[in-house]
Amino acid sequence: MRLENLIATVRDAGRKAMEIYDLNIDVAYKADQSPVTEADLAVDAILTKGIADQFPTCPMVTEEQADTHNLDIGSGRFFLVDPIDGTKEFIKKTGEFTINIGLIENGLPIAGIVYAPALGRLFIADTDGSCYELDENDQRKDLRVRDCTDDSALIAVASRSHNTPETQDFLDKNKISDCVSAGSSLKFCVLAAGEADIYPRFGPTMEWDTAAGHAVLSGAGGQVVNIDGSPFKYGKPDFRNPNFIACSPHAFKRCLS
Ligand SMILES: Nc1ncnc2c1ncn2[C@@H]1O[C@H](COP(=O)(O)O)[C@@H](OP(=O)(O)O)[C@H]1O
Ligand SMILES: [Mg+2]
Repeated sequence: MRLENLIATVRDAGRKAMEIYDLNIDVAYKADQSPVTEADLAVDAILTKGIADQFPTCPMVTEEQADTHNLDIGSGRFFLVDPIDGTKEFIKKTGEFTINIGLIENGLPIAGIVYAPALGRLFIADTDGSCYELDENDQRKDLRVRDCTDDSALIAVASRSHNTPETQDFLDKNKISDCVSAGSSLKFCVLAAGEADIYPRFGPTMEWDTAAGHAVLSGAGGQVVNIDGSPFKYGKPDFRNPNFIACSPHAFKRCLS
């Protein structure tokens, strides 16, 4: 079961998202007041068809289909899909939105694809242990987290649209003064590509927001942990995540141990 079989589907989905992105975007609001666009639904339809065609027996939970949120997961494999993560970035046209497919087994992400079509960046961690970025010409670059020295300053990345005072407290407590903002699951991929060291998240997220990016970061040698340093798991009630820290091993040593 290799996720590289889904790259063509993800690129199709990206083309569809960009068609809508380039027009005037119609925004509706869900019951929880979060925004949803035509792109969330159109991309969801392409991804769920592509996954069902390639992997017909593997269950799927997707943000945009509420009936999949009742799935009883157990410890088996299942897909977690977020068709457009960073809907606010999509609406504001910052380009920092992503298409996400994560594959979970025994509560942990074992593979994932994150595609940022407006930036032309596709990140994949596959079930064979490979972890790389593909550019629009299919040039492949292996991903590896940054390996800093003990005295080098850590670089943090944090949510552009959903930041909280707790995030700033964490940065202050750990004397991290360099913090860049980014939208969506791109933050995990920025760490995986060695462009920053730590992503503290003190604020709500859902499992489909994090699964694919978590897989990419793990594949590149990084980790995602609960605030107490314990493993960050999937298949939780309502698919709601607690606060977490995503980081390189070096940043983990500096901030969490
Ligand atoms: N109040 C809230 N409750 C649940 N999830 C929230 C939330 N505020 C933000 N999020 C999650 O944070 C994601 C965006 O992440 P970021 O802030 O890093 O860009 C959103 O994904 P969607 O855009 O797919 O809805 C959403 O799921
Ligand atoms: Mg999301």
